Amino acid sequence: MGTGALETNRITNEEEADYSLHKHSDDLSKSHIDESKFDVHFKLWALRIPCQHCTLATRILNGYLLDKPRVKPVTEDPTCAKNRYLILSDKVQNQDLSDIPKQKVDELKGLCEVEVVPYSLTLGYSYWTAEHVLKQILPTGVEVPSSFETIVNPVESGQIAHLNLHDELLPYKHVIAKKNYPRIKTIVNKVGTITNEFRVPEFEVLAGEHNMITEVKQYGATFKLDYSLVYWNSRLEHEHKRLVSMFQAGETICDMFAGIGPFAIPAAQKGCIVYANDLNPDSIHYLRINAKINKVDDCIYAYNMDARKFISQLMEVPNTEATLEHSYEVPILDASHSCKIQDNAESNSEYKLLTVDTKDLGDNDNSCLEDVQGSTRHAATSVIAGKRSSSNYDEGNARAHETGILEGCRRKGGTNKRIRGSKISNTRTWEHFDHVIMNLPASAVEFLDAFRGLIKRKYWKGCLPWIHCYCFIRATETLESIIAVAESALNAPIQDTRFHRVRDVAPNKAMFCLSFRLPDACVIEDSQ
Ligand SMILES: C[S@@+](CC[C@H](N)C(=O)[O-])C[C@H]1O[C@@H](n2cnc3c(N)ncnc32)[C@H](O)[C@@H]1O
Repeated sequence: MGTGALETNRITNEEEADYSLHKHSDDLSKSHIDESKFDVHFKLWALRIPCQHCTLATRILNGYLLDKPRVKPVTEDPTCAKNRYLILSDKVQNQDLSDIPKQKVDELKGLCEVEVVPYSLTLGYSYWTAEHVLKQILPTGVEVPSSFETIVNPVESGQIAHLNLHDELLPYKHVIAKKNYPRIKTIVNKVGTITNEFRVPEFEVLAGEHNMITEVKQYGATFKLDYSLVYWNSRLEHEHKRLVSMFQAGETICDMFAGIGPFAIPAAQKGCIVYANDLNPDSIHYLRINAKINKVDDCIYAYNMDARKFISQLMEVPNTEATLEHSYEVPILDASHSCKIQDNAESNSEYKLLTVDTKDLGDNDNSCLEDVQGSTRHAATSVIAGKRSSSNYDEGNARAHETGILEGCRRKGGTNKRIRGSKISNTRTWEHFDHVIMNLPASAVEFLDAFRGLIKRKYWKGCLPWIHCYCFIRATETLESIIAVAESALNAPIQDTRFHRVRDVAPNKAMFCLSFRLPDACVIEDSQ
């Protein structure tokens, strides 16, 4: 794009400019590029006319004024505030305006006195789009990405943008960061692959502050997090919503790999009681904060332990059970005993009765149940759930579910009963819970062994829980092979499986949610 040479040309089209200067790869690994090399100079003509005639003159000159995105063709006359410059397009090469139809020129001259003056315009680095800049600097053959994946709300300033840059774009990471997201607080790129058990990527800060604490909004809930300490993936928003839409107010949910709560918080907002666990103490720290921010800390129990231990601890029957056995229907505790969100690593307090916040029971939008994409055993099992009106809420709790995937089922003893308003709910996880969420796609299927003999027939009431187990499926694997792994972990055949394709994570790898009801064979009989 030589700059000096342009002085001799009256009109220069930026498309024709010579950018070869920028194709030298030594320049490219540098953090900063010479922005002046992107200057494109235009020698144009402008019409100096009195301000009051601007609107009409602009109309007359329609098609002959400067037409460049983000550049206004009307500008101030630096010599007189009463005048304006109408910048003519680069089609108009002659000062005598012979490139404009005579009739238009006459109309203009009839309107006011018109003076034709030279006008220099420079479009610099900041003017050009990232795509335009990259087109000039990327080596031949490297495709210019049309957009960059951003994870954390990239729209508002003060947020974090996470670029997932391919290797070949890494030398240009600083240009890409600054050019694409000038208003974003922090721009990061993932370094290497995730190997740690907390699934937290290692990030390199490309631009902005080294502060990774941010807030994200999903479906009306606010999530605070430290992006460098906990797992977060905004691309799962739809999946969080889809799964939670299957839950009914009053149900008990166990989230074995809860992270900072993107399933747990909306489930609690819907009126569910949630037992949420994560091995990462920072995740639990933010889960607690988020439960408070979203005013659902009455409905969420937070645990910080290994998922197997968590689920087995939920099934431990406290010694006092014998005395509790006949008191199921009685609202025992008063509000002062309601349990706030807490770390239940060691205590038995999770077995206390809860007061359920029934302020917002949600409207049970189950439309996402239609979304079941694959069922290997029962091809035609996809279901469309009906809406439950608030009037049958209590009945719905006793009946558990009336939807297809969560088909009708009545609990035996009336335990886990939750009552509207100021009344009491008792949650005895060893007697019943409705859904288990297992979002650790890399290995959750292996954790299914935790359900072998977990449930004791003697105590359990009603239907067995739905398990929602996330997994990755590679091109070399099939849905059947995943089921085989799940059955082997459970040591029991699964009767009905529903696969939902969540997203493609790589060309040959997709994330799925495998949902099934825990097989009866996993239940331990009284005699055992
Ligand atoms: C893929 S993230 C999912 C988090 C959250 N459910 C979500 O959708 O964003 C998996 C979570 O499992 C946690 N985790 C990994 N191994 C675990 C284990 N053995 N027991 C409990 N949690 C574990 C990680 O710390 C991480 O927060």
